[in-house]
Amino acid sequence: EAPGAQAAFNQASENVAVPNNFVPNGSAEVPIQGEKYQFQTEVSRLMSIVINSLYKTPEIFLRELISNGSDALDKIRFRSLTDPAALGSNPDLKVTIAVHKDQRIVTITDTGVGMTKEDLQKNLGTIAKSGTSEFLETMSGDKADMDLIGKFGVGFYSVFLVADKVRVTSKNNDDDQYIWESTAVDDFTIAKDPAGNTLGRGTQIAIHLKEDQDQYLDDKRLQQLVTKYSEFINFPIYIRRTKTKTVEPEATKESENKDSDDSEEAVVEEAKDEESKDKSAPVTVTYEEDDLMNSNKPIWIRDPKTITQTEYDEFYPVLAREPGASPMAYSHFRAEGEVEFRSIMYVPKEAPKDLFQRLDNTHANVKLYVKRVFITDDSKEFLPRWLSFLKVVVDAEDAPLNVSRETVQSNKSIKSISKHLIKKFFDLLKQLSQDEKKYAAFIKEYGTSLKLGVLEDGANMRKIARFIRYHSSHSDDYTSLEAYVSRMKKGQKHIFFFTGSSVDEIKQSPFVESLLARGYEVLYMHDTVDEIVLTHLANFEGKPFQNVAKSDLKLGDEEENKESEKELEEKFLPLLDWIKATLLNDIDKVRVSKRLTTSPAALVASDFGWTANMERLMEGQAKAKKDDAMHQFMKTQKKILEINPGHPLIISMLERASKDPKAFEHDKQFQEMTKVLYDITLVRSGYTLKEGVKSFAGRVENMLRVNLGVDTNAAATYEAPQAESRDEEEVKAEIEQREDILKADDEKPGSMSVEDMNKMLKEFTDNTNKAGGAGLKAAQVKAEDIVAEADEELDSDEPQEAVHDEL
Ligand SMILES: Nc1ncnc2c1ncn2[C@@H]1O[C@H](COP(=O)(O)OP(=O)(O)OP(=O)(O)O)[C@@H](O)[C@H]1O
Repeated sequence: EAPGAQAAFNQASENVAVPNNFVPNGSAEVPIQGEKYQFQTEVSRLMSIVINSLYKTPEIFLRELISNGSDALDKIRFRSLTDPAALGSNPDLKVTIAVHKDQRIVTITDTGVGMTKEDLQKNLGTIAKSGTSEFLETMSGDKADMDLIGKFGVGFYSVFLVADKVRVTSKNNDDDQYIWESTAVDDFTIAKDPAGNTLGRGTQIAIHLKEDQDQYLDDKRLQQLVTKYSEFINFPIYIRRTKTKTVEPEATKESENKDSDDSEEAVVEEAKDEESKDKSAPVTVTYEEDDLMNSNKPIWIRDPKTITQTEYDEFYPVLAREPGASPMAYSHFRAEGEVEFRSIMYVPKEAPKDLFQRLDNTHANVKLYVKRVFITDDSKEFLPRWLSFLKVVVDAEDAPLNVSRETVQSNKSIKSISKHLIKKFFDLLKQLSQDEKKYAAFIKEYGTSLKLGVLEDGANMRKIARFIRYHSSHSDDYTSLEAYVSRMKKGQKHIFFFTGSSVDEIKQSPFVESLLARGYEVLYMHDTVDEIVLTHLANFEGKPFQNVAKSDLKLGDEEENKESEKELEEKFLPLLDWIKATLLNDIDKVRVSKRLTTSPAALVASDFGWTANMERLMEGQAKAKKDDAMHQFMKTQKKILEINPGHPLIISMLERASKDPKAFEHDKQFQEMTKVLYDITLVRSGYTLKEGVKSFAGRVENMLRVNLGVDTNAAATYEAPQAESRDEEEVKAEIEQREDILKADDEKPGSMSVEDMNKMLKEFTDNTNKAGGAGLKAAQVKAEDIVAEADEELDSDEPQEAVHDEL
């Protein structure tokens, strides 16, 4: 066990004063002279988005700054595991919030890791977080997306919701104490603190409140907010208060002499009247004391029996760092065995929209503590990718404390923790699946994650398969594979399924109809991965999966019907030959179907060929994959056309083919009809038209012509009135005019001058006076305001478009 870690944690609960770097009430901050830096463009953009979208809930700045303080404390505590000297003379880990009413300043001070000069410049001037630029991109256009900002940690910059100036003083072990200061307009200044090292270690943020943000000077309001945002912080959070007490003169003398303890700085109230000068009378003294705002006992080490549902619900957004989010389910447990640990595992109510796109970046979803000391939250070794949607906190009792972020990977204990977590997840699933209605909500969000599990987690794939749910012809509710198996018919050997892009589309497929007509149940699969998942699983409890769109469909009654099938093949031979000859280039073979009831025909994939769904899936792949020889081979595999022997259209075609078996060589109209039949079958079976819509439409049109007795070669007559060309002179004049305008624009200064604006205002005023209406007078006053503002803006180099628009 690394020395100092547990000690540091214990000490954190003791009330020792933080060094108060802030200048006492009544005097102003010392101005600093330092280097100026520009904010990165993304930071400026983020700040303006934050301010525009969150102005209704400015108090979140407290949540963000407290959580930053807590992160900084986590970092120094982690460092102290391997370097006990890191805590130095300041082992007390905490956050202290103080109000300086006179200056309208709130300070938030932590004894965390602190920032070097370089850190200040990088962390509070740029955004390093991956995906931020993309996020900002999506935010800037659409107003509706403003809600998203709440879910995205807005971080430090949210302080400008309430502040017009912020000064961050920070001391890191590797550097001197530095000050960062900004008024949020374009730039910030960094300077070495002229006062020297007053913090010892850590960061103090001095927030100069905006005029309308007095609420944070109010003790009660501040306490209410700090309590709310520090509830699940594992370090003590204090509010520093000025209190008064009446003491006997002896006690006053004592506290005056007690200068080693600066947490209770006593000041004798100046005596105002003669009576109080009496040396024996009691005196009122003011002193400062830090009041603890949180219990700082992590929720996960508490006994579950003492924790309410609301507490679990409130801890979730803190753990997930998703303000406002709520969980769908959770499991709070203590695991014993190879590694002893406590854990709370949450299933979020909603899956992130881009769960699968950012699978590799975000599945570090376990926050690891060892004996309450935060170790890491960026290890991907705890849970497999398919469980990346979970949010978990793990606090291990006996994992070696020297686990560094880098060695987590190779740590044996981690493997054991991982096994346990997966087991607990299955327990949670079992519990969730007891209530099919609630479970339907889980499947809607995470069904695809479970399927990913089948593909990627060989050891657990059979177990996962039990928890997957599918739509089926049995009812509108989801079904499990177990339930399907229990409903299988006599002699049914396969689990029938069909894939398509939606349940509605599947229901209308010609493939499904015969099975339904015979009373078999079909699973409707509309998730893109379904077909691959089932190919992977191959069977459930020994029952093979059968795609009903494949040519090898076996219904289980083949033996009984063998005779009649043979007869049908013979009867339909003339039509089969006909079709084969006409569609030589399109199909592999044609046969009489045993799966169709109401559709005239269907196209089925050969045993190894792609079904329509698979074809769609493969077409969506990257170009390189699509050029691959295997892909090309599969894609060009011809299909099998099945015709419905009971369909009147097919029967009529058979009659015509029987009358003239050689007709396919000369009966053009009949050839066209066969091609149309093929095209509509292609579409109905879910494939796309190979030759595009044009030739299909041409064929249908031809059939209409024949039906109506219209000559197939007759062309449409239409005389289009021709648009006239413009006069050459007119075009020339237009070009010259354009050149003049461009030239004038080049010569003009970037924006309208104040003189121009005044001229414009004068014209406007004259017109107003002429018209004389009250409304116009009001407009005049407004116009004057605009010009006054414009004057200021011109001075400040701001873009002028808005002013022009308003004018
Ligand atoms: N009190 C602090 N002590 C030490 N470093 C800090 C402190 N506050 C902020 N920082 C540094 O500044 C960085 C930027 O902070 P910011 O709050 O903007 O983003 P974040 O904390 O990384 O992410 P988010 O708040 O969105 O979860 C932090 O990552 C941290 O390195």
